[in-house]
Amino acid sequence: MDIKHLNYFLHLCDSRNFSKTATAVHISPSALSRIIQRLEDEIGQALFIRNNKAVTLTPAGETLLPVAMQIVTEWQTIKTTLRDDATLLKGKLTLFCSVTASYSHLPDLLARFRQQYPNIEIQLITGDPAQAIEKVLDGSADIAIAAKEDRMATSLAFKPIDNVSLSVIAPKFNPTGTSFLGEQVDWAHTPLILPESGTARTLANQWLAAKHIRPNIYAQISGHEAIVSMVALGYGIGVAPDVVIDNSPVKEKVDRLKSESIAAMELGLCCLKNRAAEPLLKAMFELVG
Ligand SMILES: CC(=O)[C@](C)(O)C(=O)O
Repeated sequence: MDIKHLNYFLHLCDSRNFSKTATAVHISPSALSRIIQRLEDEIGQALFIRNNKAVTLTPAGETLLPVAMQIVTEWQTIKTTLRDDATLLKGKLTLFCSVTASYSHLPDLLARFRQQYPNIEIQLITGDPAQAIEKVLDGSADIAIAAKEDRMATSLAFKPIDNVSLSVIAPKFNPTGTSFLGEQVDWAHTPLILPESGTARTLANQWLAAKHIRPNIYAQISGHEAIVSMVALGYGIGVAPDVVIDNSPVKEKVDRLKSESIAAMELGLCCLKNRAAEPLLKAMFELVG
């Protein structure tokens, strides 16, 4: 049984005419006839007596009529109430994410969120994603787009939204003339530009350890965007998330070292577990996954 079909039934009780009802609900008379037939099959009794053009209700139809009316009315009421609840949800959510995440992952999330909850105000703070979890823990952000850490604090709730791969990048143009793209990179003498901290740094460290490289670190950068800029300027080889490289205005000036592979990180929404049931946070979490 479909609520829509009950509505057709109610219309037909009123019009007593298959063609009139079919026209009114924008279906063909034969489709309407099949729908009513299916209702009758489900109930196990005829609902209408079809005599020539006249349609009259059977006793079973008469019994169903007030019940159908009640079901349809209650369904309408509950739908409106629930929709109003969602629209009425108001307040402010402080969301922390990287500048890149604000291009790459936030638009889709916020577009859906705004449509469903137009009265919730979002205060956006952008910065180094390595700080995202700390911002949630110290309460300066209600929610963050963060990379999952190996050992997340047990007080945190995390819901994955994407897997973010990382690449090793070298400048296409290198003002010092040294080639970073030779057959064999001389890692001990190659300046490296790495994320200062966070999951991307952990993964970069694991990559270096696996290769037994004792890194010659030129710069440790807070936030991933500037890593691509520094590499593009020729200061060294860097490690950055692919989504950051792809969104960088200087992406044409760097090359990925295809021979190097670094484990991906899991990007997700993060908030304090003991706040996850708060209506605004719950509303945001329910949008993903
Ligand atoms: C971790 C994160 O937020 C991103 C999108 O991957 C990034 O900015 O590096």
